[in-house]
Amino acid sequence: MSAWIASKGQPLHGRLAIPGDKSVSHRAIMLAALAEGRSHIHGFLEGGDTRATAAIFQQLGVRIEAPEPSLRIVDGVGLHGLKASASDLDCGNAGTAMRLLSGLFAAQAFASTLVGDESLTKRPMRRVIEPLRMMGAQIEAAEGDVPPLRVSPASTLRGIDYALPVASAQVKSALLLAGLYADGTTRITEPHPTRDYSERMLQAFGWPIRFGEGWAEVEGGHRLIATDIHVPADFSSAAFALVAACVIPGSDLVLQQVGMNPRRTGLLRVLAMMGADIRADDAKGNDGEPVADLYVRATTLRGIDVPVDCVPDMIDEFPVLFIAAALADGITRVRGAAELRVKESDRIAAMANGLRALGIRVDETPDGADIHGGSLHGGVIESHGDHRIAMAFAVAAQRASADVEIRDTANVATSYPGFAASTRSIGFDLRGD
Ligand SMILES: O=C(O)C1=C[C@@H](OP(=O)(O)O)[C@@H](O)[C@H](O)C1
Ligand SMILES: C=C(OP(=O)(O)O)C(=O)O
Repeated sequence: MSAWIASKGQPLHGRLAIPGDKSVSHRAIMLAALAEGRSHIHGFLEGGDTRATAAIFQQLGVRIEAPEPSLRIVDGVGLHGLKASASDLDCGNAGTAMRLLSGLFAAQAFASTLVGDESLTKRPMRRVIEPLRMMGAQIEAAEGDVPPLRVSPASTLRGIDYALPVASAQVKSALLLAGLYADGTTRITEPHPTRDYSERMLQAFGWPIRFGEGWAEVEGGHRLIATDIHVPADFSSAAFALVAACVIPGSDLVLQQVGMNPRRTGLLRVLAMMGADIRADDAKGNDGEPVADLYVRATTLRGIDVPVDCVPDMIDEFPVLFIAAALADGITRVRGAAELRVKESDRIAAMANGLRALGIRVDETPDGADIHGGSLHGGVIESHGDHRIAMAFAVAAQRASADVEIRDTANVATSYPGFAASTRSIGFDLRGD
């Protein structure tokens, strides 16, 4: 089992380029595969999750070439051009792949079985199954509403008007993809707006979608037309070096051209409240997605009550926010974040246990935690195969008084291939791949 040993590194300096956005890369493959014509995807994330999505479409007869790293050329087969596969479709570790594809495959004329790894096989799928069944989909999950998902052809799908019970871009996107094939209108409203990449990308591929803050609406019966996509750098991946540069004294770091979609950058608002020194510059619109260079300098952070309405905008950044909180003065309180318990691991428990192992007091609640700022000693961390837990503790180790062993790190490559080497290049002490 792969592991890292990490400890106090250097102040961070330099300019860091971050790999492509995972959410955008998944969606780019899906829509390019269903479009008519040839699409180029530039800046594609070479991660395990997004490669799993690409491999599934290849298995269903879509030609996808990778002439160079981070480029995919996709020959779309049109909305009705996918071909059945007798083998299972393996989503690996990717909740995004499994949930979005459940919506898409519910609308196909062939049956499919979606499987995942040990972590994905524990994740809740009722949230997509229930509304998709309301649309007429035929989906069966294993006991407990977990994968594998067996999706059978439905005679017809019909549009529904659905209010999401939890803020989830994955559920919204699954329903929109099913809605492309449904009779009538599929309308989704959200309790809090979530990332709108599916909506923006459907528009880029020519689908007449209507959407705004917290709602989206599609009708079936149109076509997707091939286009070229430029994937921005993943804010969630940038978050690790961002927090590291905030908390390692003497750091002065630039993160280059990071995706700045406001539905992703809640961490910037929260770090600003904690006293961080982060400046965005050279902002551009990159094919409709805002990007900017982030200039970060170390400061002393103070504990805050994280506003509950920031939670969906930073849902994947909580592991590293817990590290910022552990190194801040005072107590940081997180609430309204129960979703963290059903990610690749129970991220509240994994972070609380890991921080305790390094000497920090954490009081867990069902939907969050109180993190008491302090100082970190060495110890052993179980990442539970969760990429974001492993990377968060690599950041923590840079402020620990002795070695931190971080176990089970292989899944870091699902979202951030090359994390160890690229963070070493800016000053991390991190031994292992
Ligand atoms: O739609 C997406 O690409 C994602 C949505 C979020 O999940 P939820 O929809 O479960 O909140 C996020 O945690 C995940 O990493 C990616
Ligand atoms: C939750 C995540 O991804 P997914 O749901 O796609 O597994 C994540 O990347 O933090």
